[in-house]
Amino acid sequence: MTAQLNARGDVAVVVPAAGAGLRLGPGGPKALRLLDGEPLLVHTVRRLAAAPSVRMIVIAAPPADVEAVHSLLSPVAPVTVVAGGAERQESVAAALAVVPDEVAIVLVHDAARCLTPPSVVERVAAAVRAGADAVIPVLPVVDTIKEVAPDDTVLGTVDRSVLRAVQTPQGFRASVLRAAHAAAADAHTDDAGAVEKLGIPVHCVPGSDLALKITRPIDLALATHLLTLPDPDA
Ligand SMILES: Nc1ccn([C@@H]2O[C@H](COP(=O)(O)OP(=O)(O)OP(=O)(O)O)[C@@H](O)[C@H]2O)c(=O)n1
Ligand SMILES: C[C@](O)(CO)[C@H](O)COP(=O)(O)O
Repeated sequence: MTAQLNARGDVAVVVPAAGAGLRLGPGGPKALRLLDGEPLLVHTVRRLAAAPSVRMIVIAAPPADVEAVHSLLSPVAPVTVVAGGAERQESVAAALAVVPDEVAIVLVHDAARCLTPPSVVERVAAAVRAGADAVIPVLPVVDTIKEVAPDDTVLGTVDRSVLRAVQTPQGFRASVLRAAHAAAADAHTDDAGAVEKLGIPVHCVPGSDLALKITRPIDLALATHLLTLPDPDA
């Protein structure tokens, strides 16, 4: 049975946490790497559990660490832990499979975006509740973007005013996310990408600088500093 956090919430959050973290360098699975003495996943789940809309949290953990992740998170919040897959997409599918059918809204949230404030979770959930089938938090692109040929010659400058950097949590009507995953023939880097392929509109809401993805060592250093700052959205 799937563990419940808050019976009055209407949202299940699926958390892909099974990645190796190769770009972060050696040190074990990224979700279990330490930030201020606690695993990234603990920071992630603590913030999810503080969002009033969240009824349940399902983690896709590295297969060898399912029991350890359950023990680690039990003092933080009631969670269900399943074995993740070789790709993010497979991890999301494995966690989605244990979300009960009666939950109408599902958010997919990277464990690696461990400082995402509850306010972003609520913003995404509210937009789905208001009628959107798929919702993504985004930020404007701050650098000039060039299209570049394999020989490093610049082909042109992209109009960045129409570009957005995409974060998680991404929110979906549960039936739409299930249909998108069932239909996904190709690999997709985010879940909204699979929904786009079905021709279903995806709606953008403001993201947060705090929702950065811990990818490279510099991100971990930045997150250590950000931990000391108040949530600007709070
Ligand atoms: N097989 C995988 C791969 C990734 N993820 C999760 O998907 C999220 C986003 O992935 P990313 O940040 O790219 O993590 P890694 O795949 O671990 O990073 P890298 O490519 O550097 O190994 C992370 O929370 C990661 O744990 C997952 O659950 N299962
Ligand atoms: C889903 C995602 O966080 C959106 O920005 C991102 O695509 C996941 O990371 P990856 O490096 O693309 O696997």
